[in-house]
Amino acid sequence: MSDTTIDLGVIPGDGIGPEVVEQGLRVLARVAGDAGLAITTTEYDLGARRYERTGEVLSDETMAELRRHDALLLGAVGDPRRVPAGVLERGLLLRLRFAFDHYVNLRPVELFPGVASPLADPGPIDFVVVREGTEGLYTGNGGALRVGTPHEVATEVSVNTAFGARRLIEHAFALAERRPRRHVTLVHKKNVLVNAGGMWQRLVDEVAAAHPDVTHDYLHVDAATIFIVTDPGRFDVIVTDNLFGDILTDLAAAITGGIGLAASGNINPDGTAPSMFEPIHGSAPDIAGQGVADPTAAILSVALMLDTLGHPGPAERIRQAVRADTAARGDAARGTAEIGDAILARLG
Ligand SMILES: NC(=O)c1ccc[n+]([C@@H]2O[C@H](COP(=O)([O-])OP(=O)(O)OC[C@H]3O[C@@H](n4cnc5c(N)ncnc54)[C@H](O)[C@@H]3O)[C@@H](O)[C@H]2O)c1
Ligand SMILES: CC(C)[C@H](C(=O)O)[C@@H](O)C(=O)O
Ligand SMILES: [Mg+2]
Repeated sequence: MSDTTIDLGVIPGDGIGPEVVEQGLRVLARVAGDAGLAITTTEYDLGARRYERTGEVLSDETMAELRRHDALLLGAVGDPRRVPAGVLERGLLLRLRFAFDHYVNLRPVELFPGVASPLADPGPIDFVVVREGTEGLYTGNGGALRVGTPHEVATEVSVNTAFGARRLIEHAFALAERRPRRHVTLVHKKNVLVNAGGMWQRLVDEVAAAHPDVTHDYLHVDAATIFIVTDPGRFDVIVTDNLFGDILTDLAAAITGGIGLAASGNINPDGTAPSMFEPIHGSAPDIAGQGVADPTAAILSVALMLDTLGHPGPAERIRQAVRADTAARGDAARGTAEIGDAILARLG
């Protein structure tokens, strides 16, 4: 990557993935062109179609090719009707997150103007979930015994390392330092998960000591779900583990107008491998192929990518266009391309 070129690997994936990625790329082409950035894209045919055709999920050769890009853009993977659960989610998405050390799973939560929240009086909502991306219950550490018998035993062990949690917590505090409210909330379940929760809390206390200008508090994850609904304005930066962050961010998306608006970055802050940007939603088999998926989350994921690659100007331009679009949305149902057109038009 030079200051003016971005070599992007694109994995449209399954279901609505290709539909929303197409709109994200249109918006990227426009803002990049205006900013004098040259974008090259290489598309990777990965996901259910390829798996059905070849039995292959993600080869080592493809991994090596993906690693060479400046960044990756992913639509969604998984097709419950065609591929057994977990094959693509673990074999493709999580393999990339783990191999490319995407330890910061960054998920901004903002209630955009004009967007209807299911909350009666949501107030301003503007927080960021800093979700751990490479450890916890996602590592595949576990197993099954006596499968299919009445005595079956299934274990999934949550792996938490001080190294992994500390680097994430440091990232969360550094992020909070750059935000007006400078507040971090650790969400865990330390009243029950005493080993992992105790370690996360100690590390938060240690990191907080080096950031005296950032305040911090703690919520058990069950209570956090209450406050996300009853008092979302209290949150600034939430730092949490992999599974809690997954669940909280679907809830956070729901209170800010739906999952079609929620973007994410799987970030490798050390630059040892490309970061990967994707809407937090999945392949939405229930609406795939109908041209009705909201591409805004994919478009906002492109903005996160530009931010991360050091291009905050075009990134903010995208967000402003999205805000202008949501402010004018109204109730009329719009299709995927129509929303893409409208956001492009707002870019001027
Ligand atoms: N990052 C990913 O690739 C990712 C994320 C989540 C789920 N998945 C996978 O996707 C498949 C479907 O999962 P799911 O149904 O639990 O979750 P989902 O996010 O695909 O869908 C949940 C609900 O949200 C709706 N929805 C999702 N995106 C939307 C959009 N852009 N616009 C409008 N509505 C939207 C869907 O229609 C559905 O009703 C599964 O195989 C799952 O493992 C992949
Ligand atoms: C598909 C799945 C592995 C993934 C996750 O749990 O992280 C998804 O739900 C997400 O939120 O990106
Ligand atoms: Mg999820």
